[in-house]
This record gives sequence, structure tokens and C-alpha cells, in this order.
Amino acid sequence: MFLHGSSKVNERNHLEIGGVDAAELASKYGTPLYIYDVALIRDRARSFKNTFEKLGVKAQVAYASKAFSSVAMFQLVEEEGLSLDVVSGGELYTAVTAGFPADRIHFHGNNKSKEELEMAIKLKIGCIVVDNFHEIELLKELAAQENTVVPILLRVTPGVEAHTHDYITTGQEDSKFGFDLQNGQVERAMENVLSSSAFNMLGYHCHIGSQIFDATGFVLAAEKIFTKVSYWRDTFQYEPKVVNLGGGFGIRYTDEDEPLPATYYVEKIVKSIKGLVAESGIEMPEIWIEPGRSLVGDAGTTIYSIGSEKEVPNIRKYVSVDGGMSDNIRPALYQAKYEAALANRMNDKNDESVSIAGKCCESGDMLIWDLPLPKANPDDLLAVFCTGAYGYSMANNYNRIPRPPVVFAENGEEQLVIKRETYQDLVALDLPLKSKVTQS
Ligand SMILES: Cc1ncc(COP(=O)(O)O)c(C=O)c1O
Ligand SMILES: N[C@@H](CCCC[NH3+])C(=O)O
Repeated sequence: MFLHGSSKVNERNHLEIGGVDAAELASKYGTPLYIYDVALIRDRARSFKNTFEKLGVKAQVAYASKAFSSVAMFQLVEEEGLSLDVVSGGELYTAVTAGFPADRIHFHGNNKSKEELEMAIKLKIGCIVVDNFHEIELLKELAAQENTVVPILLRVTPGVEAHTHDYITTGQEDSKFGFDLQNGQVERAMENVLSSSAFNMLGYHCHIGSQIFDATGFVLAAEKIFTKVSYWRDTFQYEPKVVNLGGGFGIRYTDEDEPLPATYYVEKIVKSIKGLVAESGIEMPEIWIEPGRSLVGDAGTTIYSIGSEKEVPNIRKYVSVDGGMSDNIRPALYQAKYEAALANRMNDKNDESVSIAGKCCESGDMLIWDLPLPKANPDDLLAVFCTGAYGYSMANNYNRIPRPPVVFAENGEEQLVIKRETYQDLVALDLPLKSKVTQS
């Protein structure tokens, strides 16, 4: 078993996260429960930021908040001096509620509504990452309406395919995101944007995918953009002040994954861009990145209670927990793999191999196949590691299962940052039927 960050096994043979006993948290808040190791998030944030600082490069590290958004999380991001990437009015509203400085918010998305864009412009956020021609027209209207100039980046699709799961690869040519670099779309967009008084174009953005374990894709994407930079300068008299290479830095879910430290990616990206800048003769732009998973992924652990079991003779044993695809849809959606252990019996010897089933009415609701585990009893606690990214944020109410609470743990102290949803919450938006059937 691999323990991340501050996690360790304490003298009671329990999992401890941020100096807090996970079994005690489970008994206080119930299960399922997400626990975050706050020190690990801070550590990751600092290592991205500090590496840019050490290399003397102007940069912004924006937390890709889709990985896990909440008011407390955004306040932690603000404490660490990062910027924030949002992709919806809801994430933007959460940022406002958290008091996040508007000028450090970047707004992405391939289909931002007029209302969302208006909200962003009124708040005077740091920049809008423009994705398509429809959005350019909406922004022109809104800039005129608000009598303002909108800071933007153009999202380009560099045609670099990251070696990762197909569903989460977004940088390839056949993508719903961004202006294509190869077929003239970027030039059409630049012509449009640069001739309008509605925009202050800061530069270019791209994002090549997620859970990437090597810097080559980022370097290739930067190279693709820079092969055009001198042409754009000559054609449009335009040089970028910002180049944003997106997020996607991989983490270790199981021992099949071999992540690299933040410093490695940043060093490679900076070195490559410095070289490209020297070749093209433009001023060094600011380099922006947008890590999500690598800031919060392995800082999160989900604690479940074990319930029923079912033996299929000579095939497998299913052990069920009190959550599943409602709090972690990644195994069902991407065949994502996780490691787990009994949080209340950490160093007990593994006696068997079991498959962990969720409680949803869906055969595909399996969290882990063939997990070595001590023989578990009902009410033992299962800790599934590395659920901090795209766990809570993709949680849902399938089968009307309430979403679990979230606790932050740091230096032996804990705080509840998201409450457990209640049955009352589940029906809060429901309205009764206006019956058309007359009783006889
Ligand atoms: C535009 C953009 N930026 C940043 C991210 C964050 O990615 P990750 O969580 O893999 O770092 C994503 C998600 O893949 C994204 O689509
Ligand atoms: N939700 C995905 C990643 C999507 C990244 C967002 N562009 C995951 O869980 O891995």
C-alpha cells in the first residue's frame, strides 16, 4: 500500500490523514466521507509556483477548479496565491462566494452562455478563454453593452494527442474545443478579434489532455504554437503576452502510474519556451498553466463502510460499500483504477482478493476489481485513495443517494467544508404533481 502526503498508519492501526484519525472522522461524520490532506495540496501548489519563481519566469498557476470546487477549496487556493480556472457560471459563482479575487479568475468552456459571459464581464475577471466564433460575437455585444474591453486568450487546438484515455484527450485536431491551428481558424479568429475594440487579446491557450506522465506533449504543443508566432507577428503585428499550456499533469493512482514532480514539467516547459522565444525573436511571454488533478487528486481519500458480501464460487467475492458511482464515477466512466485498504485495520495481513462493489442499481457500479484485502467484516472501513480530483466534483444523486460530506485535515485539526446532503435536500427542488385524474 502506498501512502500519499501526510497519510500514515497510527498506533491504533488506523489510517491517519493530516494528523487526524480517519476512523474517528468516519464515526463523527458518517460514511461515505471524503477527507483531504490540506498540507499536500499546499505542497503541490507551492512546488508549481516556486519552480516558476526560481526560473525567473513570470507565470500564473491557475487551479483547474473542475477537479474539486468548493468555497473552502477556493479560499485555500487564494491563500496559496494561485489563480483560478472556472468553466461555468456555477464555478464562477462559487469563486465569488469564496471572495476569490476576480482579476485572477480565468473562464473556459466551449459553450459559455450569454448570461455566463455577462456575469464574468460584470465581475471584471482576469480573462476569458475564447473557444469559438459564436463566443467572439457574444463577447462583442456584451463589451458594447458594458462599455468595456474584455481581456481574452484564444484557445487553440494544437493537434497534439496526449497518451491518455481517449475520453479525456482534448488537444487533438478532432476536438470540440478551440480554434484549429492547422486549418486557418486561428488566423480567422485573430483577424476578427484584433480588428475589434472589444478585446484585449493577451495570448494563446491550449490544453492537450489529462493524466499525462511526460513533458513531451506540452513541449510539442508549445512548438506547434511557436511555429506560427513569427507568421502571426508579421501578418497581424501581434505578439502574445501570455502562453497558457493548460493542465493535465498525471498523478499516481496505482503502481501502474509513474508521475513526475511538478518541478520537472515546469522546468521542461520553461526551457522549451525560452528556446522558442529566442528562435522567433519575440518578447518572453508570461507562461500560465492550469493543474487540477495534480493539486488535489492524491490529497483526497474516500472512506466507506463495508456492508454486504457475495461469493460467486470459483469466480470472485463481491464486497459492497455504502457509496459507489454516485461519489466516484471514474471507474465506471474511464475504467479508472484505485488502491484501497481497511482504514481501521491498516497493517492487518491481506487474506483474500475481493472486488469492491458500489451500492447503485447498476452492474457497472464497481469501484475496484481484485483488491487484496484482509477478510473484511461489516462496518469495517474501506479507504479508497486518490479520490481528490473529479470525485466530489463529478458526484451525482443517482438512485437518490445523497452526496457525502468533505472534511479538510491539517496538522491534527479537522474541519467540515461541505456538509452531507440530506434526504430533504434531495427533494428540495421537487414540486408535487398537479393531478389531472379526478377521484370518483
Ligand atoms: C482547459 C483545461 N484546463 C485544465 C484542466 C485540468 O486538467 P488536470 O486536472 O488533468 O490537470 C482541464 C481538464 O482536463 C482542462 O480541460
Ligand atoms: N474528469 C476527468 C478529467 C477531465 C478533465 C477535464 N477536461 C477525470 O476524471 O479524469
